Formats: sequence, C-alpha cells, structure tokens
Amino acid sequence: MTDHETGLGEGSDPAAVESERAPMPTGPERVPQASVPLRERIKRRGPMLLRRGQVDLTTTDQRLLDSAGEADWVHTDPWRVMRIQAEFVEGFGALAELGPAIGVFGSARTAVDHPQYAQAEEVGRLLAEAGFAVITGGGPGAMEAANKGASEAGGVSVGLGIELPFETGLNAWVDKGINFRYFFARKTMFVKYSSGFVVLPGGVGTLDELFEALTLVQTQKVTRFPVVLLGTAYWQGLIDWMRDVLLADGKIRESDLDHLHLTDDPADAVRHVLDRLEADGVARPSGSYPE
Ligand SMILES: C/C(=C\CNc1ncnc2c1ncn2[C@@H]1O[C@H](COP(=O)(O)O)[C@@H](O)[C@H]1O)CO
Repeated sequence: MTDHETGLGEGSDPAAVESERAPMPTGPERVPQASVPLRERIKRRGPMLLRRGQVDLTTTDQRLLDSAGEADWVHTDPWRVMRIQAEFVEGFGALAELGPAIGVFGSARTAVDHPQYAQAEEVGRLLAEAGFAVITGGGPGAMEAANKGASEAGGVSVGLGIELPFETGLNAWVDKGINFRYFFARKTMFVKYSSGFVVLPGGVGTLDELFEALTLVQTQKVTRFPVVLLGTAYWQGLIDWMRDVLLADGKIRESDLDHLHLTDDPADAVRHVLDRLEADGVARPSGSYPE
C-alpha cells in the first residue's frame, strides 16, 4: 500500500527524515532520503513514529505540485463535494457582514420598458432607503431593475448569479456579486441572508424561489419571514387556486396563506416587510419608512 492510500504521507517532511544515529545534516551535504538505506529510515511526525517502509520520501507540497498523473478525478462526486463546500465558504464569507437584507425576485424576461421593471426598480430603491441590502439573482429583467434601484439609491446591491448553459452574466447594477455553480448553494444564500422576500411577476424560476420560501416557513425552518407578492393581477389567480383547491382539499392550512401579502404598491410592500419584522421583534434598519 502506498503512502497516499494509507494517508500517512500527508504532512510529512523529508527534511525530518533522519537516521536514528546521525543528526539531520543541514547544508549542501544533506543526503537525499531515498539514498538512506530502507532499514535506517525513521521519521517523527507529532506523536507518530514512522520507520522503514512507512517513511515517505516526498513532501505534501511536492505531491501537490507534481502535475503528472490522471486528472479524471476532477469529474467525480468527491471532488464536486469540495467545490460545493467552496461555494458555501465563498458565499458565507462574502455575505456574513451584509447586514439586514431583502431578496427581490422576478422574471429574467421583464423588459426594460415594462411597468414591472419600473416597479422592481422602485422596490429596490425603497428597500435601500429603508436600510436594507437588496439581494437578487443577479440576472436581467426584474433582477436588474431591483439592483438598479438599490444601487442608484446608494444601497447595497447584491447579485447571486447562477452558471447557466447560456452566458448571461451579472447585470451591470450588481455592486456585490457572486456567481454560483450550484442552485442549492445559491438558494441557501438567498434564505440565510434575507429577512424576507418581495416577489414580482415571474416564471418557473420565480415560482421556485417563492415556494421554497413558503415551504421553509411552513416547516418552520425559517421564522419571521415576510413574503410579499407584488402585482395583484398577476398573483391573484395563484392565491385563489391555493385557497380554492389546496386549502379546500386540506393540503395547506389557512396560516400558510397568511404569510403572503398581496399588493400593487412598492411602498406598501416595503412597509409590510418593515412592519412584519418589527412585529416579530426584529430591529428595524436605520433607514426611512416609506410614505
Ligand atoms: C432567461 C434569461 C436569463 C436567465 N438568467 C438568470 N440569471 C440569474 N438568475 C436567474 C436567471 N434566470 C432565472 N433566474 C432565477 O430565477 C428567477 C427568475 O426566473 P423566471 O423563470 O424568469 O421567473 C430569478 O429570481 C433568479 O433568481 C434570458 O433572459
């Protein structure tokens, strides 16, 4: 079995490989350890003693820098686990000190000249003025609009982008951006660093984000989490269906619907978020309350 397989090689240092009798030579006369007879090789690593065949002859760095060998392992799940871990580390590191924030979701396809774009921009602005950072998916459409409103109001405009088969990149109004490979890591960041969501008209991506929030509230994985639906004409049908079918059939409770605040007014959306958080004992950020 090799050192790699036993794990004994990690952290080893051939400079510490020495003969039990002779002290470690320190200068140009240093003997390559491979030339020390096998039976005389000895190494101490912390509380561990290694002798003979257990003494490895290369350092961790040497093995790291040795580019020879197979590279297929970068396409294996154990390696992906490391990349997933890295996304959480990067996300937590970038957002841990963000302060109070609200997630704003909505269609990637909302056109710049559409009234919903103006509404998203207004929401971004009012949230920033209220003292919230604004977190979006970092893409085009409603996301871009909310980032624009937040950034132009001098707020913290955050975009959590996602790698897609087609390149879209972070929109130009994202002032703090992270690009994720994995949807689930990105979704964790939305929920972990937002105190509530404002959801504008959108498609399956937006519905996914909305229903994830509702599921987490229903299962009490998150508490104190206001969710506002902006656009009554767009959302009323969904609310009616949830009430008439899901609730009527006993698949949800009335309280699951109570979490949803439906409005057409961006100022009302932001007031609702502030009021709900205050009612739940969360300190209000130091910005202005929308008139
Ligand atoms: C469809 C197009 C670009 C997609 N680019 C996206 N970039 C970032 N985030 C996205 C993108 N598409 C979807 N999302 C996420 O889902 C929500 C919007 O999805 P919907 O289906 O459009 O409602 C959004 O909140 C993002 O988090 C080309 O225009």
